[in-house]
Amino acid sequence: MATSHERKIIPVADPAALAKAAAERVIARIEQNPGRVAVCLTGGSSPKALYQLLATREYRDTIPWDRIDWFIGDERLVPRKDPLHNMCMARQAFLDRCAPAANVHPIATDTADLNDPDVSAALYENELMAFYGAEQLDPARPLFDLVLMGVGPDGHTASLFPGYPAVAESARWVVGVPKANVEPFVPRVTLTLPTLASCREMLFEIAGESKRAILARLLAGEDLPANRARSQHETVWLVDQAALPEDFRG
Ligand SMILES: O=C(O)[C@H](O)[C@@H](O)[C@H](O)[C@H](O)COP(=O)(O)O
Repeated sequence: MATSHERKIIPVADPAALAKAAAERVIARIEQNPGRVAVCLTGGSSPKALYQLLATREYRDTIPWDRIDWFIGDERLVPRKDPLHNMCMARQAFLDRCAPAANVHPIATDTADLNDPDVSAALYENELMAFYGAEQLDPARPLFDLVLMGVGPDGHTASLFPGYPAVAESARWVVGVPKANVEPFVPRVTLTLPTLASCREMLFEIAGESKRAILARLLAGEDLPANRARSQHETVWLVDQAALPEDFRG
C-alpha cells in the first residue's frame, strides 16, 4: 500500500555502514520481486561504495543478475567512457563485472547530437516506455522497484536543480537540461519527478560533513528538488552521523 509522501530517515554511523545498509535494502527489494526487477541508479560520488560492495563475493553470488535491469536517473552529456559519465562510473564499479550487457540501460551520449540533451532525453524516454510497456505511468504498477538518489549542495537531486523548469515537468518522463547548476557544468539529461516517483522505494544516500548544511535546510522543509522527490510508495534517507545536523544526531 502506498505510504505516499512520508519519508523515513535512517541514521547510520559512517559511509561504510551506509553502503552496507543500502546494499541490504537493494537485496531486500530484489527478493520482494520474483519477476523482472528494475533498478534506477544514481551518479555522483555517494553511491560508489555501494556499487563496489554489490560486486564483492558476499553480494555478487546472491544477486540474480539475469532478472535485474539497471537504469540511470540522470546523465552528464560527456562521452560514455568519460570518468564523469554516471553510467560509466557504475559500470566500472560493478555492472561490467556482474550484469549481462543487455540488462544495462545507459542514456545515449555518444550520438552526433552530443550537445543536444533533448535528443538523448527523447531516446531514453522511448526506451523507458518500451520497457514499461505503456506511455502512461500507473501508480499501481511502479516503473522501478528501486530508485537510488543523492543530494547536491544546492538541494538538487538527479539533475533537477532548484528553480529549473525540469523540476516542474509533469508530462515528460525524461528531459534535457542545457546547463547544470553545479560542476561539471555540462548539459544533463534527467528523469523527471513523476518518473522517479514511480517506484516501490526511493533510497537516498547522504554522507559526510559537506552535506550537513544542505541537509539542515532540507530537514527544515525548504522547497528544494531533493525534498520534492518522493516515491509514490516508500522513501528512505540513509544519513551518516557526519551529515546529520546536531539536533538530529543520536
Ligand atoms: O549526476 C549527478 O551529479 C547526480 O546524479 C547528482 O544528483 C548527485 O547524486 C548529487 O549531486 C550528489 O553527488 P555526490 O554524491 O557526488 O555528492
